Amino acid sequence: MSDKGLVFCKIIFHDELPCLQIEHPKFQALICLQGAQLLSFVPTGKQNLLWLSPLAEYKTEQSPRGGIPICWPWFGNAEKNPPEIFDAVTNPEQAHGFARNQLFDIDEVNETAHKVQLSLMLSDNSATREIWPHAFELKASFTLSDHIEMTLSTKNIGNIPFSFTEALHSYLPANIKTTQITGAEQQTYVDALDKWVNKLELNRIGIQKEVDRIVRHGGPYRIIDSDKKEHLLIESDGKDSIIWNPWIDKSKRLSQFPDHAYQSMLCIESANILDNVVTLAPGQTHSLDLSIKSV
Ligand SMILES: O=P(O)(O)OC[C@H]1O[C@H](O)[C@H](O)[C@@H](O)[C@@H]1O
Repeated sequence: MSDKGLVFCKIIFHDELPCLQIEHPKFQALICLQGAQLLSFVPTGKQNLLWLSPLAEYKTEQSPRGGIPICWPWFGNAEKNPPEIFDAVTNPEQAHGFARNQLFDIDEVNETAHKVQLSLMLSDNSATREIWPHAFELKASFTLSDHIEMTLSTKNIGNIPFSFTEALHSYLPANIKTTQITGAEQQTYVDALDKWVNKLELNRIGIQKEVDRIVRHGGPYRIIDSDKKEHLLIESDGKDSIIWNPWIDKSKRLSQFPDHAYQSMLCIESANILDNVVTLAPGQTHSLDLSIKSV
């Protein structure tokens, strides 16, 4: 599909990657067609709701650092996933699966004066079947207005069941010195930095060291900055959420990431992972919804 006939959307290139640039009276957005990755979303008169690295690279088969990368059909390292996932993966080298490195097709775009709705599609192909043997349709749908609504739908179009884990890996702007996250109080989490043991969080979360945890709760979460009137609200129907900040040492090891950027971002990732693995029989569809707004 081309951008012919569209008023607000046009296809542009950032280095090697085609992107959909949307300039609408209510917002400006940039979506990378590789990975169906929403990179930037600025409601008119407000700040970007997403964090995008100033060192982001736009190269084939690697995800630009920031926005909302799609982690699918597994989250994190394949070997940390349940056996029904890991056993099906023939090439487990890529963390967070392969969807974020694959070029999606534009399926549909609808523009109105109030919003833009669009969907991007990825189906199994020879490259995906080398990594993971299943036949699927993965659709990323966006409804963009003064906020972000996103749905990731997975359909099994093959003849046998398959299982997957998934995350919408939202990078969010946050001054970590003045910010707290609410929504995880009284929830259990798996601490990826402490032998993956289960723990209970009692309080709001502040970022004072490296944080990498799987909260067994879908939210809603709020990022509350004591210096600001508005805050970010993240809502999802996923059963898990990953809260991540790389802090000082990991920041130096991360690609496309300035050493000090851990001070101005954090991730709240909406997910179904670990024992919340999803299994689809032939013909079945599952979806994961996310919304991000400034309120
Ligand atoms: O560098 P990436 O493969 O994009 O992963 C970035 C991060 O993703 C998630 O948040 C994981 O919990 C982290 O452990 C990981 O470092």
